[in-house]
Amino acid sequence: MEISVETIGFPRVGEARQLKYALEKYWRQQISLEELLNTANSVEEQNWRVQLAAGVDRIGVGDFTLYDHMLDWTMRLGCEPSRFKSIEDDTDRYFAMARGRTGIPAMDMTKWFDTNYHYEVPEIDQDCSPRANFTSFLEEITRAIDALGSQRAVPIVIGPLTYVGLSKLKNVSLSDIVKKLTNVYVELFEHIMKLGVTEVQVHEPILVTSKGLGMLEMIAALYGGDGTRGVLTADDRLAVDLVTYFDGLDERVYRAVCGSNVAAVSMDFTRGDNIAMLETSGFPADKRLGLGAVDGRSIWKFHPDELTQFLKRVDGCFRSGKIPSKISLQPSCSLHHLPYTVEAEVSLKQNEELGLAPVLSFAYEKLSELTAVREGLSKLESSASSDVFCEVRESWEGFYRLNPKKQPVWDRITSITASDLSRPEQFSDRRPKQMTDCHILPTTTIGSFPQTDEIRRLRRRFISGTISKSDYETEIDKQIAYNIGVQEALGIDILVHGEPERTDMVEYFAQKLDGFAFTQNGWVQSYGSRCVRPPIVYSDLTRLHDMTVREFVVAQSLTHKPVKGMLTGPVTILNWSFPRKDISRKDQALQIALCLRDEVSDLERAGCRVVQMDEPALREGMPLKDHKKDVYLQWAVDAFKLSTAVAKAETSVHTHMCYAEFTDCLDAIMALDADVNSIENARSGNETLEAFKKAGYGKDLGPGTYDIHSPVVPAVTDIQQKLQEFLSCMPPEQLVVNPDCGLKTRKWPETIAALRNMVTATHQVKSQLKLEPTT
Ligand code: MET
Ligand SMILES: [Zn+2]
Repeated sequence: MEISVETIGFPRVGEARQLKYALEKYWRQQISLEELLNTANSVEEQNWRVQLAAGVDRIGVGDFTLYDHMLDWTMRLGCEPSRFKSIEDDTDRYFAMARGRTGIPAMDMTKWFDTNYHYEVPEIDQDCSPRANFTSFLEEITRAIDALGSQRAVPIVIGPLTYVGLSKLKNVSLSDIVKKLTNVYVELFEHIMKLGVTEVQVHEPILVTSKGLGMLEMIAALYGGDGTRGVLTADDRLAVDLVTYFDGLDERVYRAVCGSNVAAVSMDFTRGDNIAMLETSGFPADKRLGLGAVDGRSIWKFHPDELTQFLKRVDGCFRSGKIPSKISLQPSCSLHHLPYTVEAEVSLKQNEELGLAPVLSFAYEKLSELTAVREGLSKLESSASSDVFCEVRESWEGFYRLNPKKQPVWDRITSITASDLSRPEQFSDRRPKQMTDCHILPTTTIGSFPQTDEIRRLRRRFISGTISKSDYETEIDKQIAYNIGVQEALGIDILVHGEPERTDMVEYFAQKLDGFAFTQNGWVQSYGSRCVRPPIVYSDLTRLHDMTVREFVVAQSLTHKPVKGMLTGPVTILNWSFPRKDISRKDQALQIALCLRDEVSDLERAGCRVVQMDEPALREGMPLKDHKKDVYLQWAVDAFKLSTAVAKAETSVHTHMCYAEFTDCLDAIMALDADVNSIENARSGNETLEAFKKAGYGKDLGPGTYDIHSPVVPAVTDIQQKLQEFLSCMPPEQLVVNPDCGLKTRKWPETIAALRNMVTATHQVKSQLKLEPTT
């Protein structure tokens, strides 16, 4: 075997998040464009140096970005939406597309496949006339060649099928736009060849999704097959490596790429079942096989036994002539979904009782894994018997010794019955018993109130030990009192305590549960300059104490109106954490659900009449292939119900979802059996509502009445109009009035003004409906 090592993307915010800070300074006009670009280039060059030093034979380059790689391709391909055309300066236009400008709304952002990264969604209509705009990309590739050499630097190109497949298309067909774009790609490839480059990675992750099946003809047209050479593979001087990731390929798609004219096919062998495909169908002898064997989305080191088993299957394929001798070992996807390095985790490394650091593997460590796997595979080939993975094996043994299974948790999971998942009474029977003091069209908010600098300072002082717990709680309680006072004054009906004690809706709960660990520098880009630091599930999860009761009690003691008990749902906690890889996601969700179930009971005992279990991340955990969706949704719904069904019939259970397309999982949303669903809706028309109605949703709904992402205060008339629209879809008895999402990123003055308008608009609509006199 001729085994090389290759990467297909790297983190890009910098080890110390340099790019984030430089961007934010640039936006505040504190540094010049030149200074920003200097920082960006030095982060990128450091990335190259690290990969070079790790012995990577071919390094994917050109994936670096100032904000988002899809947005970069929108500019490179000349597909910018026309509303930005008036902004002449390239950089200004770029950031305007990402972040909007007065009077010019930003492009939409959505999840990059099933990851927690968000990309800028291209908008393509009939006026779109693609044209090449590759100057800065080619400069970047030239820098990479200077640093790495033209054989080692492999440009990463987002393929046309993926680019268009992820776009919002208006009055145009996917295949027409792909055709239009093809010439631009051909032009790009010519430029790339002129730089002396002999190979490109064309990333086409769309092919692993269910959409891939509809692209067979386009695969042949672009990459060859069915007797054609393929427009993008017609020139032999430039080899194309067709790269897919995030799942396995459907058999027909696999056949299409194998029958194509590309020089290499790279696949993800950590998800789906590509290895079985190799075993049954073989792989063309004239192509290099890209073996994405190192999980680019898992923060864990590989398990030696599992990996050996996999490598044996690869070796078996090789021995039986099913796969070619040219193999490239790679991460399963770009390493951009991982933090930079475990070396930066000083606390975790010092905490030897945890045994966690030795089994963690972030981007830098993945590079070492690639070399280890190469060694493992060559040893198998030469039938050497030595265990090359013994060091990793010992680390895992140490980890399991220090973190044994918590049997009672598993016993409890095994004894879950159907009745644990259903409320004591049906919605029609329980609804009349709930929120009896709330009149029609009740107003509420989603949970958080502005997180001021004082609160952040207070929290930092508490964490660093400068103030005592009781002083900290006193201050938090003052803030809760203020939040309640504001809501009372505004005349809101269902109150919240405002979440001043929470940094983040997942981290807060993770800190209260036993079994989560935290990194100091484990940042992962979420979008643009925003990074998240997901907690790590390292052990079975248990709840040691109640988590939210104290703050609820403080808030409820200050008002006669109902205060919502605010919880983050099990699926969201799981999806926004780094899960264990050796325990199913389902079981981890059920473990969290059991903890939340106990919390719901504790809240009820403390007098809580309304519980809100937020599940904004329910949709994003959905698999990429249609036939796998039901299994996921089934356990996701079960986990939610396990958390909430313990509530008494009198307790109103709310949920909240945002920033996702819900219409393809409406059955699951209805199956949650929540009494009220407060959904984000302000930026769309009535489509979501219509879809709920069409699906037969009969419970209460709180479609967002205004967009909380904008500091602009919505006018009373705007909200009124929204409410009227909602009322044209559903009866007033079913409608709850709320903003789109939590208010923690907003400032107080605009928050108060917006909520005041929301309440006023509600009163006016009520009086128009003759439901109640205006107060
Ligand atoms: C991303 S959903 C946020 C819900 C949470 N309760 C909040 O209000 O902040
Ligand atoms: Zn939300």
